[in-house]
Amino acid sequence: MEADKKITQTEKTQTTDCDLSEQIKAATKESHVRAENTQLMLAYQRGQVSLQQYKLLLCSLYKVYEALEEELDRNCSHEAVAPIYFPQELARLESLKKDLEHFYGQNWKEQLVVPAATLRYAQRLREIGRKHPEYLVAHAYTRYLGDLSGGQVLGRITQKSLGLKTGEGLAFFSFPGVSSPNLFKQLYRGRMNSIELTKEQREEVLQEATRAFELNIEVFDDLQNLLSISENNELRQRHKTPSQKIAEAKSAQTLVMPSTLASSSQLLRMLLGVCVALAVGMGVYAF
Ligand code: HEM
Repeated sequence: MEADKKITQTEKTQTTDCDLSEQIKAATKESHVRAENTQLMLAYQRGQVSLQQYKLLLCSLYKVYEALEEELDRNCSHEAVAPIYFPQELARLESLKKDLEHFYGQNWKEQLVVPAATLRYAQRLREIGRKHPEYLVAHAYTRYLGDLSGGQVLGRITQKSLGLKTGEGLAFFSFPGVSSPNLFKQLYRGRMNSIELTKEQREEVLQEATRAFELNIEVFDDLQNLLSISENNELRQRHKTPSQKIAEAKSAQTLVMPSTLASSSQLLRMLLGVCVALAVGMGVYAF
């Protein structure tokens, strides 16, 4: 049964300012703007996402969802996790595996490129899964509600900019178990609001949500740096003149020359020694 169908029958979906879903949205409003304005997300909004950008993003998303979904699974009966546990509707790991296989082939796992910020994000998820499962709601909200909101637009942009056929390498953006993202988001907010938290815990969850956005921003920035480095190297290589290439090849030879030079000078010295010895010998002989 699809979760968004259940909503019309049984669940409270009206929210108030004191609800967690409203507080979390307000608390992360500024971070959302900052996330939208990262170079990577701006490239998306301009419709200029490259294949390299998308492939690298998929690698990082894989690591993040692997940690997030393992921790949600492990804590699925925890009282602060159970209400927002929707593996059938939301889980992204299998979709990401499909997309990675599409772009990298069967041995995609060996080709994953993941910047340090992604590892830090995954590490944080595992840490809170162990120590504070109630914070997982902040991370699940940040990723899944984002995927069901702006993420849907990002999917269409990816398809258009990369000229992909429907569904080809785009499984990440597709939620077959959610027929109406808006209805589902309402259900999800209602479930978030049903979680019982002390005042202190609620404050910490709000802080964790800001941290979740921050971790995402750091991943986007790291990915962009990685891309700039590889693009710069590529550009430098592409824009070299033939004479620069010859000079580079020569300097590469020079690098191995010192040892050759050393051995030839030794040879010279030996030859000189033999000549001197011969000359002296001949001199002695002449006398
Ligand atoms: C190009 C970048 C992005 C665009 C254009 C975008 C756009 C949007 C839009 C239009 C909404 C719906 C707002 C509403 O219903 O009131 C939304 C919601 C949301 N976005 Fe984004 N977004 C972007 C990036 C991100 C990122 C990077 C994250 C987090 C990693 C994120 C997380 C969220 C969340 C959690 C919500 C749900 C807010 C709520 O209803 O409580 N978004 N986004």
